Amino acid sequence: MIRFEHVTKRYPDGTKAVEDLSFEVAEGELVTLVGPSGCGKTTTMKMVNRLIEPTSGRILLNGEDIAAADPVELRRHIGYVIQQVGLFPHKTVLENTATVPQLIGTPKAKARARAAELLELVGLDPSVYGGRYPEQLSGGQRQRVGVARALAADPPVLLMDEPFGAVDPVVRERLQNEFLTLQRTVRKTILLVTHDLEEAIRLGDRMAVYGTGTIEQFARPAAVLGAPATDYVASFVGADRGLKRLAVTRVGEDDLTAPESGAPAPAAAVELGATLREALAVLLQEDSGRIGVTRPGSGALIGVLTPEGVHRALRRAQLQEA
Ligand SMILES: Nc1ncnc2c1ncn2[C@@H]1O[C@H](COP(=O)(O)OP(=O)(O)OP(=O)(O)O)[C@@H](O)[C@H]1O
Repeated sequence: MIRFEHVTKRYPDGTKAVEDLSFEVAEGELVTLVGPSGCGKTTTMKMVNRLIEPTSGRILLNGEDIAAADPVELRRHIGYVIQQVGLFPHKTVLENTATVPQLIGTPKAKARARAAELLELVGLDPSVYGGRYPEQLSGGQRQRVGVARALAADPPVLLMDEPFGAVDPVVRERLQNEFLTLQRTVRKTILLVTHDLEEAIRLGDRMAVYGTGTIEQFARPAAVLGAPATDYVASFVGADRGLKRLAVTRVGEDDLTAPESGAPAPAAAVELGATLREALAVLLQEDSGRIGVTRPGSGALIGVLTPEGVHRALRRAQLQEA
């Protein structure tokens, strides 16, 4: 879907922002770009919607070189969400969200109906928030409007630059989770820039870990944590790798023991597919040292998870990465 081929960007003052980048983002995939300040993440992203032109190399969108596309036309297919959101202060939330569809000629009533749907989708009741102005919202609510506005034109591709950067950690985690749920429905192809490793791990189907101007590793988060490609990546992901691995490994049926017949059902449970971190958080509160694991949807008990099961799951994840 998005393909970088040997892309280098040198700014006029001689700064080499990125050098010889080659990678591909599949359709419907969310790739996070993570690395320290100044490593070239934003430059990479802005080359996709031609806010910045590469010095050499090519970027293909659906197999076509974007250098040949009309930039305005190109940007209609690429949503863009930035940290400061950039909502129009004199327009209401509903008007802000309907901006792009109206620009591309969708009749006003239809654009507004679609905007209301999208506000609902990002968790803002349009009857409550639609008529408000941006200054009457919290930072987290403004960011949701930014996401709704970017989705309004239904672009196949979304570029997101620190989209959850301006809010405190608790709201941030909630927004991230809501965003992941939303992404499961809308399945956009997304490049998301962050300097927050946790965010890159939590959100990315795959992640690109930047050194200075180059990608040191491009892989699934579990692989980056389990098998860092270079010493740089190892030190970037840090010594608490085991903990982070909990956040990306999911409880599987093989990790469970059968419920003992006659024993009372465990008092607490998580769904199959929960992360080990979620499971462990529940497990640590259970004096019995065991929790149930249920089938998503039906809620039927499948088995029991104990600390040994968590250990088994971690070992399994480690072996798969090796
Ligand atoms: N217009 C410009 N002219 C010259 N150098 C620039 C320009 N824009 C960015 N740079 C430099 O290019 C490098 C990469 O910048 P970029 O903004 O892509 O980094 P980043 O990884 O997004 O950083 P941050 O996380 O701080 O936003 C930096 O050294 C930066 O100073």
